[in-house]
Amino acid sequence: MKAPFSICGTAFHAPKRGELEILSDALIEVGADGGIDQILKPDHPHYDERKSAARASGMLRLLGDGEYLLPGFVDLHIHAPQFPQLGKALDAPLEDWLQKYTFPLEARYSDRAFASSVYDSLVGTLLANGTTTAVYFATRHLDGSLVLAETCLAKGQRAVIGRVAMDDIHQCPDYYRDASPDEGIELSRQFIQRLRALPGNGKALVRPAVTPRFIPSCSDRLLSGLGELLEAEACHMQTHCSESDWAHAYVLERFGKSDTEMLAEFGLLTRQSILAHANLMGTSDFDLVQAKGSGVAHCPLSNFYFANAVFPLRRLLDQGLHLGLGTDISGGHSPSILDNCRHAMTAARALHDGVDARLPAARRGAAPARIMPSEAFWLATAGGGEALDLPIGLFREGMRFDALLVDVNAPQSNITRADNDGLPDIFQKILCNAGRPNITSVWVEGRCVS
Ligand SMILES: O=c1[nH]c(=O)c2nc[nH]c2[nH]1
Ligand SMILES: [Zn+2]
Repeated sequence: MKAPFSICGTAFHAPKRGELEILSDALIEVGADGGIDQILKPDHPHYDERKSAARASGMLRLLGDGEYLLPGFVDLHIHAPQFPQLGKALDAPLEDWLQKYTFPLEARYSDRAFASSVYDSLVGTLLANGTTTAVYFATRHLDGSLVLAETCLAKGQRAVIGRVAMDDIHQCPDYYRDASPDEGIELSRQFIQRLRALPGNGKALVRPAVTPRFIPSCSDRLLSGLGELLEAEACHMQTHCSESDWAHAYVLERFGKSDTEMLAEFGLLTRQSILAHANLMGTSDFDLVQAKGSGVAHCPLSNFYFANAVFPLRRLLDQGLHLGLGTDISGGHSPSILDNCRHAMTAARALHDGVDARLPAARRGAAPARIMPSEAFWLATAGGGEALDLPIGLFREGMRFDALLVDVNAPQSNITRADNDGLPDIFQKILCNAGRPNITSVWVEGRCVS
């Protein structure tokens, strides 16, 4: 069904962090431009009349028993070129993993045909898992990175995409680095301008991001030039920040300051910046991120492999930082944001429930640390949208209609039904056990894309 249309049924969303709102039998009217025009509850005086009119014109999608509408998921941090590596090569720490597996793989994206076949498969997989917006690192290749943007446009996925800038001769191999700071800045500029001008991108479904890979892979001149580019182009920015012991210590040793402080000095922290990981940030770093209005992409699954630390999610939710979730493919081995909701809850639980006076200090956690399913869901939806400063992630008039339909009765489903399940129970079961077979329709900008 093409917009305009109406969809009527029960929707779950989390307009505020930690607050699940259940819209029972809501009538959601999606306008021709793909936005939410109006949401009518059953007690609205025109509810019956508008529902009947939509039905009469063949523009009503009535949800059946066991079908629930959710806002589309936002993946705040993912490496598109690493998709062929999903689920393997996780035997090494970050610094070795980059050199041994990841840079050789990313170097292959000078080949347009290879890029196109991987990106086609990746974007299809993400949409089928309910990811309606993805914030992608591509590679350092200009053409290959534009192929990713073209693929998102063709398949209808909302995206923020960065051509990866990396020129440091010590951290980047000869076969995979920008030849100079000037080249890194110029290719980044061309990428931003060409992406914005792509045919079919008039509504900016796909947006560019200035993307220094991380401070260790960039020279000072590249970082300051990218800061100037960011100011000139007023676009998003993404990078890795304080991810692991090695990455964090490397920056401290090079500058005598933390990653966060240096990113701010280079002009790279803005309201549209997304910092991946942030595991080893200190209190003053988090305060600085908050003061700049930047967001953090929490990547719980990847953190189990590379971080050497547990992200203090509870504390930052309470502090009010802009926060969302990232799969961090392929440091994270799942393409699913729902999976990452579960890993976020598990990591937070481990931190919380480790508190036991009989345990040695090194094995004790730091309660209160756990998070609730509604908080994980907020991160996956409204939190991600807020971090990106985009009108997505919840059902409200004026927001874009990016959504997914979950059928708890779908064949191959792992969701159990009990006769005493209320709607809050069903929501928790979806969050814990829904998978790709349950996600039966996905919309972006009101268009059915999966
Ligand atoms: O998880 C990560 N994946 C990467 O590709 C990367 N590059 C720098 N730092 C990184 N961390
Ligand atoms: Zn990453």
